[in-house]
Amino acid sequence: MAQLVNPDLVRERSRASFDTGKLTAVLYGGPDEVTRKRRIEALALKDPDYTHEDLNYLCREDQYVAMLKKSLMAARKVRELGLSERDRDSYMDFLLDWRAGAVNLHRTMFTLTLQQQGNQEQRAKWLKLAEDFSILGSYLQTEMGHGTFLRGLETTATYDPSTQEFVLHSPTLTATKWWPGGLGLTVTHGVVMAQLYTQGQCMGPHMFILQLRSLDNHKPLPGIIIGDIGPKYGCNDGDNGFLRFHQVRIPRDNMLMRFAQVAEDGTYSMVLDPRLIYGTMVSMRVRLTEQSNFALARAVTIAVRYSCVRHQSELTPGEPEPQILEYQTQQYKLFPHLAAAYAFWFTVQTLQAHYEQVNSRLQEGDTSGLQEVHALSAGLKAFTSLAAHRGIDECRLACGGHGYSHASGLIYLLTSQAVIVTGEGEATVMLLQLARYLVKCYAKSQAGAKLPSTVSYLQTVQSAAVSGVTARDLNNFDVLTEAYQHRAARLVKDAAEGVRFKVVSEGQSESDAWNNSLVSLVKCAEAHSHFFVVKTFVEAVRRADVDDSARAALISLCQLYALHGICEQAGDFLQHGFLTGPDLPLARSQMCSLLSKVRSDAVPLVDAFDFHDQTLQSVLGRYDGRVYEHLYQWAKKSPLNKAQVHESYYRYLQPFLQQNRAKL
Ligand SMILES: CCC/C=C/C(=O)SCCNC(=O)CCNC(=O)[C@H](O)C(C)(C)COP(=O)([O-])OP(=O)([O-])OC[C@H]1O[C@@H](n2cnc3c(N)ncnc32)[C@H](O)[C@@H]1OP(=O)([O-])[O-]
Ligand SMILES: Cc1cc2nc3c(=O)[nH]c(=O)nc-3n(C[C@H](O)[C@H](O)[C@H](O)COP(=O)(O)OP(=O)(O)OC[C@H]3O[C@@H](n4cnc5c(N)ncnc54)[C@H](O)[C@@H]3O)c2cc1C
Repeated sequence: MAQLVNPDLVRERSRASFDTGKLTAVLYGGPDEVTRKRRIEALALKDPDYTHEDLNYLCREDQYVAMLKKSLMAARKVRELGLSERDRDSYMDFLLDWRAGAVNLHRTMFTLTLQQQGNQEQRAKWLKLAEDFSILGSYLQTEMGHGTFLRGLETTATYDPSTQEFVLHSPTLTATKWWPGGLGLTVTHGVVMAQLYTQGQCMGPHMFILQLRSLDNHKPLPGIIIGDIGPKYGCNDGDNGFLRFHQVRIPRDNMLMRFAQVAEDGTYSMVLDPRLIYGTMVSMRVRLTEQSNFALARAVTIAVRYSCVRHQSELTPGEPEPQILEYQTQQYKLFPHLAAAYAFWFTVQTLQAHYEQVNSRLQEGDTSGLQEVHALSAGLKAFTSLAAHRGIDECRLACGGHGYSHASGLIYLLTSQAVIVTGEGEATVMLLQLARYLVKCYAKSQAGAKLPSTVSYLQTVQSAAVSGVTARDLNNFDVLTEAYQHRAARLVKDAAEGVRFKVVSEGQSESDAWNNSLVSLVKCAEAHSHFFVVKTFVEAVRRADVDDSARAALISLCQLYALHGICEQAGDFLQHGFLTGPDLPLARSQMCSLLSKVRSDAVPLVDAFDFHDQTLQSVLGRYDGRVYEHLYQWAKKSPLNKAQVHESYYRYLQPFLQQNRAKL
């Protein structure tokens, strides 16, 4: 129904230089995958049984109830529809998004932990219950006093061989479990991270499963105190909770025993690698990298479409007001994030494939890829979540006043994205995990060892000569990749040697030297992640099964992503001599030429992400671009507009005004 679409967007789409559908197929892994995605999306979003309330107009309690109702209906429907596991996941994602809501932790971390950490019998017992939603669970790890430092957790699980039970206890206020999603009001069960004590010895954090609430009346079981932690920056439809244990006894086989076991007599044993106990977090970091990517792509879709519908000011005196996307500054604000959304899209695919590989080797008992995938996923979760958070806020600002309204959908995206920066490993801490790995790999390469594929470039660091390229070459993919590789290698080398220097030449302890190098360590981890993204994007564009016009659009985006990073981090590229001062203005002007290239395809490029309006939840980003009439309708829905004169007038305003007038 082209006549119903805003004419600006019709024009934008009609002059697309490539077939949008074909690019969508590249992004989703082929036309069949697009069909699958749209089929599940339609099942979820076009079902009239769901009411899809606008949560913005509900108080927190009603938001929780609305999401709970929807989540439970979705849980029932996925069973009735008989969807495959993968389709079930997509169905729930489309309906519930994934960040908050009462059952999201259940279907992600709780179920994942049972799958990964439970032995065969435990999986047979608990997984079926969880997958059928016969029980609802949360992931209880963070405490009031510790989230990052897991070895500092205070909750104890002490084995009592006389009854063959573990006793769970919160010995201090700061041991109170704090934050777990769904815990406040919803879940019946939880997987709990607690310090395991057996035969008088602390064996460190381990995972236990237990029932938290009665299955008859939902009251907390004896010895358990639970509540909601109160309103938050975002995710207020979710019931993040707190929990305290008072000497709660659970059977021995409630310890998840796939990797570590406590025998009846209390003897502790461990198979494979103790770090596998942190496995759920690695899976989730991979998943959250994807969510950051979706969030950024959604924000850019909203801002680009709106920037084509919105007209403001004058470009040429006397001429009609231009679309705000005509302003170079608007392009400069938005297109690097559009390019980043594409870059991250391919990065996620590569990361997922890498993770799958390591995981399937793990099933065979081979843990050799564990460190690499932990470092990579921790670094990319941090790098992409920070970039997406910044990008979403810039999209919001780029929408002017209307960006500040909840109608934009951008505030929801921003506050939800902030969770990913902090949750599942705070961003700085995760970058430092990657840095720890890079520094170790650098030392190994200096000793002549062969390095895993994602870090093998560190072997060339000593010989990485200055290429002497000029900015003219900076549209060349090989040069761009080399530039980022060179920067990452040098920054890893600087950071690693900086730590060493502080120890050897300045006599600092290892831990002081580490702490006094944190800024350069974080920088080297960011540079490594940035290199990984650029390299992956370049490889994906080269490999993409598309015609010349779509490839040309992808090439421009890829060049823009890499050049924008070079201009933003120019100091690094200059410091190590990859660029010289006079190259910079040329690099900037090349980047600006790319902005105008991307301009002509901006709307088709965001359309190719194929987000449903219901997913965008944005008046500004609607596919039909009919922003103003829907903005007006949206405002009219405000409960404050229910009556022409609000009842507060009679209670407060009228007497106040009458009193003041009487004084005149
Ligand atoms: C978003 C909405 C929902 C949110 C939910 C949540 O937030 S849920 C809550 C989410 N909460 C969080 O995300 C909490 C974040 N905190 C943590 O994950 C950990 O406490 C830590 C990694 C920061 C430090 O841990 P630590 O003090 O034990 O470690 P260390 O630094 O001394 O290094 C020791 C060795 O272990 C290695 N290694 C570490 N992790 C892994 C792994 N997963 N796999 C494999 N390996 C791993 C590391 O590389 C090192 O190897 P090396 O060099 O010796 O060969
Ligand atoms: C919305 C939301 C949902 C959550 N859901 C869950 C859940 O379901 N289950 C659960 O168990 N947890 C959950 N969490 C908790 C979350 O995992 C933690 O908040 C997160 O891991 C960060 O830990 P922290 O709060 O201890 O931060 P802190 O570690 O206290 O961070 C504070 C500051 O200290 C710095 N810092 C800390 N350690 C270091 C270091 N070693 N080096 C340098 N700097 C450091 C950080 O960089 C940061 O700037 C949730 C959190 C949020 C916000």
